[in-house]
Amino acid sequence: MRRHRPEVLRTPVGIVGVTLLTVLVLLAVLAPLLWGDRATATNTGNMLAGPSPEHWAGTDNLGRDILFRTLVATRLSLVLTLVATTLGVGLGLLLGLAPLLLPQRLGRLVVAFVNVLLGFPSLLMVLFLAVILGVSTTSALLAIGIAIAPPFARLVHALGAGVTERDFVAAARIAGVPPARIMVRHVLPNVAEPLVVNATVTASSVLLAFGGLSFLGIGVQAPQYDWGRLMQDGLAIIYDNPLAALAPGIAFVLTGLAFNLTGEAAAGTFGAKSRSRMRWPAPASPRPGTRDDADLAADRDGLVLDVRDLAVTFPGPDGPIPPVRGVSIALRAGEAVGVVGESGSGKSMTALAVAQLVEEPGRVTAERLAFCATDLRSGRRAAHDALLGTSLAVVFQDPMTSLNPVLRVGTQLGEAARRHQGLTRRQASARAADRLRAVHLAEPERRLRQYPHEFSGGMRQRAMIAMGLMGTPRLIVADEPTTALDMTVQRQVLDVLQEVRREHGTALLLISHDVSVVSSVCDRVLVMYAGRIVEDLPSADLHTQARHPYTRALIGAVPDMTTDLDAPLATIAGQPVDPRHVPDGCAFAARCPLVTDRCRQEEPTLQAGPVGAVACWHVDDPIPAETEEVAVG
Ligand SMILES: Nc1ncnc2c1ncn2[C@@H]1O[C@H](COP(=O)(O)OP(=O)(O)OP(=O)(O)O)[C@@H](O)[C@H]1O
Repeated sequence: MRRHRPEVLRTPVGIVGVTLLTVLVLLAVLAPLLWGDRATATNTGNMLAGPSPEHWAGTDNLGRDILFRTLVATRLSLVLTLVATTLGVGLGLLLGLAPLLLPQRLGRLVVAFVNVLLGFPSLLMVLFLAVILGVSTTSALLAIGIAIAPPFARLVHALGAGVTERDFVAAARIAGVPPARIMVRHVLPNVAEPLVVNATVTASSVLLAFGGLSFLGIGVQAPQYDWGRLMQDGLAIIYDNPLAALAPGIAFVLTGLAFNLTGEAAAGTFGAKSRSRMRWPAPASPRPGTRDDADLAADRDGLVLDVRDLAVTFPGPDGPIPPVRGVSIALRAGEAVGVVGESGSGKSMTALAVAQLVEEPGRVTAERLAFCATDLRSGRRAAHDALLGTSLAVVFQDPMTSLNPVLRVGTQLGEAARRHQGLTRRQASARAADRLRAVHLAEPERRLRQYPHEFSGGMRQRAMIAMGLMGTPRLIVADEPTTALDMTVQRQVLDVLQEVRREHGTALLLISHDVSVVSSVCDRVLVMYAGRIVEDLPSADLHTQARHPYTRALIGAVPDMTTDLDAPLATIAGQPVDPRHVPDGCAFAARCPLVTDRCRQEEPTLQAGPVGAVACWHVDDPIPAETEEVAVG
């Protein structure tokens, strides 16, 4: 912030806005002290006088100096504007953030309430409330504060909802950061720019609204006076002395300008900050206290992750939509399992379900869903959050959306460690530097002070892995961690994941659409199609022993050294299944070269074979050469 402020002050908008506002604030502080007496001094011998060297803007009906009164009224006008704006903005923030923090039904009620309030025109609401609450300065203040809250609440909600869907918020949730803190630390800073602009524009409207109420006689009451009251007085004598109304009018215009221009300048500051400082998530880190229990329990059955018959459904207009249908995964310490499949096959949804990150209205069911031998389907949610926060790390596909752009990388790395391991700021920083070193980032101390935008894509991905390693995770779920990276950096990131596995015995669930990436890193490969695992086999056997026609088509679609470069790249004919319309029988039937009537009627289940398991009625049938062309090319 400090770095950007002078730049803003160098822009004409910033200079004019800040100068005007400074003058106004100085006037608000000094004018009542310097000219308070002269503003209230009556002179019956010089009433309703026009401009003169003694009274530059003339006098009112009691002979008081209009210019001094206008200057002195700055304090009350500004204070009332600021208090009403703060009240409205504060209420708006509460109403806007509540739906994001409360359980869904309650949140919807708040949104409906705000929508009803929005149905009333603001001015009407101000007048209505001012009359209901009685004629006084406090009533006017409350009326305006309440009236401006709903539009601000809607803005906060709309902007906040956009940010809460981003990966860095999901990662902060995994790290066990409480919802209110996520809002303050991760959501609000990312929507600060439009909120600040809106708040300052709102301040000018509040200034006018207050002036309007005072002008109508239902705002500030005598003997107090603000610019609205002065305008009312001035209007009565406007033909004798136009300056009587013009002076407070000019004050209104200049103050409105000061608010708007300063808001623009402040927005520029935030904009420069958020444009240039993209941030990312704070994945999990282990807490030594919970490690022992989890270790003991996990050792009992030897599985870090034990998922059986996992299903995810979303309500749809024509019945439930099932992106994941009966997936089973078992992962031991140090084991790496890859999940491959085309886009939409349910890979990410499976990962989200494992990390307990499927959002409402999604429903997750499973015969067993155990992480470190703890059943995540029963027991206290807080205990699960603590376990996931300490033993599970999630690396998302796009580190740019996964990192919070307005926090330094070091702050984000340290957040989970300070929370879960009770480290001090200095200890967390030292650990973060150590972790960055572990993922082969040079000059880690300098890197920690940088913002995510100052990292390259590969560095960000490695920093994210480092974040997951702030503790000692039992499982890393990496969802397309290298998709956005070039081959060299992709290799470096995969190497780091391998190293972590080797050194810490961490299990890895690697999700990718790239068969070659998965087979080079993982021990086993799970092939997903239409929300189901259709084949499960060791990576080493993938190219020679794959038996499902879909797996074979996926492998055939990967170019290798023998691929004819003049021929079009192989693709799998037809479209993946839309989870809204999963067909009866085998979901791959419509695209399968081996399809028979049985496939269209009966869905095959995963059956163990010589090297793995496969769900197909025709595992032993060769794919005819001419149909292979059709299916794969
Ligand atoms: N909120 C939702 N409501 C209904 N369907 C959803 C919802 N979110 C995701 N889906 C559907 O779930 C299916 C599986 O999505 P998922 O993100 O798991 O696919 P994927 O295999 O990871 O694909 P990609 O490689 O493109 O990320 C998709 O068809 C998607 O449209």
